[in-house]
Amino acid sequence: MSLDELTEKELPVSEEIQFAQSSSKFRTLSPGPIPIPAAPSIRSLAESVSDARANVDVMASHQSENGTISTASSTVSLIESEKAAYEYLPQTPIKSTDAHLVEFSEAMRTVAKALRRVAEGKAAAQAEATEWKRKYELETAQKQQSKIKGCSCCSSNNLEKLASQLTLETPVSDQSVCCGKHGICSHEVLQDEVPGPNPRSSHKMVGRKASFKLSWGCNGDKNGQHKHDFVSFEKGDITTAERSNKQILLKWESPPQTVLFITKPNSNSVRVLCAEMVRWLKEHKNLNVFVEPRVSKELLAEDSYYNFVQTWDNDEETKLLHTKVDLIVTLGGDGTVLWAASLFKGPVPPVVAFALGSLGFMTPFPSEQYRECLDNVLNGPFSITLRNRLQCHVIRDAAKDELETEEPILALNEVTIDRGISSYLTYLECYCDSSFVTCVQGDGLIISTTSGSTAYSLAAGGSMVHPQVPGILFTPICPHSLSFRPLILPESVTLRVQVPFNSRGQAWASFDGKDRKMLSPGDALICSISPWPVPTACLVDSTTDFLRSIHEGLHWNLRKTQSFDGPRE
Ligand SMILES: NC(=O)c1ccc[n+]([C@@H]2O[C@H](COP(=O)([O-])OP(=O)(O)OC[C@H]3O[C@@H](n4cnc5c(N)ncnc54)[C@H](O)[C@@H]3O)[C@@H](O)[C@H]2O)c1
Ligand SMILES: Nc1ncnc2c1ncn2[C@@H]1O[C@H](COP(=O)(O)OP(=O)(O)OP(=O)(O)O)[C@@H](O)[C@H]1O
Repeated sequence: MSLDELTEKELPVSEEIQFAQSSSKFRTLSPGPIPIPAAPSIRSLAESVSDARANVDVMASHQSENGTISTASSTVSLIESEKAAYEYLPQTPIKSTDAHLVEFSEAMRTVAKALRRVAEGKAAAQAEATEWKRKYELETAQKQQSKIKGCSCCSSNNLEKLASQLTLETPVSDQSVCCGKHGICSHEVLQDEVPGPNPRSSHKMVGRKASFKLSWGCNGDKNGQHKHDFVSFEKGDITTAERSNKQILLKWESPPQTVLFITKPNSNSVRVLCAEMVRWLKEHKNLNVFVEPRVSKELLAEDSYYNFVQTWDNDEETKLLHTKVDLIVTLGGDGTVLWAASLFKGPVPPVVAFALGSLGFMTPFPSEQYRECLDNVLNGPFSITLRNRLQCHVIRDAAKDELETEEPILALNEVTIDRGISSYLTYLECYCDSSFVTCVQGDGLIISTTSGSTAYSLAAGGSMVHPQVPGILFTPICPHSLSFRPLILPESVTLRVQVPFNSRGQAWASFDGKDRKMLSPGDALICSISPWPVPTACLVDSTTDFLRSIHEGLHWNLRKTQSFDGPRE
């Protein structure tokens, strides 16, 4: 906006004022844009004030860089600029109006500060409530577990350790409380009672589940050693010499018996391969097979031989799937893995993803070699990547800060808050735990897991992050600002994104590119890391698979090597 326009429109008084305008309660307090009468003195005053601001900035930066000398000189310029600004005041014919403006801006600044404190307090309370809910859920799971007869080879507090692994909290370093073989026994997950309408039937199914053990490879060796992040402060020296190797190995303790197939729809090659693999698993491995209702119909239409294939009818049965299934096989691209994960609102069985898509970041297994690949996985042990998911809740302003749904919405890649079909800038206020992060003005914001870092977040300029790195990516989409760089935050935080009341339009949240939800002014979305990750089987190991996919999938940093002949030093 030019200064000439400024004289007729509104004065951007300060950052705090902008914030105040965006805050929910300001709407009732604010008289709207501040009317400025057209007068040459305003232009001059604005120039002086902007000079003064520039000088304050210079002072601040020099203070940290060069110490007191530049501070003194900058202070002189500040005083001069202020003096200049005040000198204009007596000259202006509308002195009283300007004085009122200054007074008004001061008042607004105070209101803005108060409102920001209120908003931060609210964010803190909500973050705390979410954290308590998460703790409560884990505690409930532990209590349920303690009712069930524990694994004979594990100590009694293994579930606690498992829960801490699932939330990827720093585990305790005392190896003596681990499973005797330095791993985590799967009985805790697999025998976990299912929260559902028919706990009895789920209990019955539990008996059919295969048990497995998780262990940690040590410096690349698959020797099952379990190493923890270890902070030592003996003799006053802090060191982290010992470091955990996050490569997790899964070893079956009893053979897997049930496989669930999730397949990309409308693909002939996928349909043919699915029928072939189901037949092979039945005839050569004698496994039970579950498929989606659509696939069941397709298989039966093809041949009544597939009568043995099981499926489900309704959402309630889908909720119990994890108690019946030992292994998930996906046939498709990354979208099929996202779809498979979305069927599981709690624990997810290990996923073996065959590549039948175009990119395949999360689908490392070659479908042509499915027999060999499945043999390896069914025999074990194999490496897995524990992929974090985001758990999100929508809070409607109209519902007085109540969560919209009891169950969180889960996302394996990301939650995107964008402008949908609106042609206005999205305007979002973001908080991290109880701290204000920033306001997003642009096309939107992506809150991504590290698995999702190679998807939409990458396209919006976010960094690619190894899926085992414990972080949450905060990536703006086309921000209308020169300095809005993407952030990576620790995985322990709770993020809150609020559509302010003075936003010009609604925002839209989507989860892994699906389930769009409209966020009206006053609504908010809160996100944190879910305690239920998606374990995906690796072809080699997490790092090798990740690097292979960025090389082969994205042709990352592909450049012809310069020839040796040419100018040299
Ligand atoms: N501009 C963009 O890049 C853009 C825009 C919208 C959505 N997406 C992504 O698409 C995802 C949904 O995937 P879909 O298959 O259902 O939709 P889709 O069929 O539109 O495919 C989107 C593309 O993203 C790739 N992809 C998905 N997850 C990935 C991951 N973790 N790492 C690398 N690439 C990945 C897929 O392989 C596919 O090529 C969303 O979660 C979002 O990340 C990207
Ligand atoms: N079992 C399923 N049921 C319903 N929709 C599915 C299922 N599997 C995949 N999809 C959807 O189909 C779409 C395409 O799937 P997918 O990404 O696997 O294949 P692709 O687009 O051919 O491969 P790529 O993503 O590698 O380009 C995605 O939007 C995904 O959500």
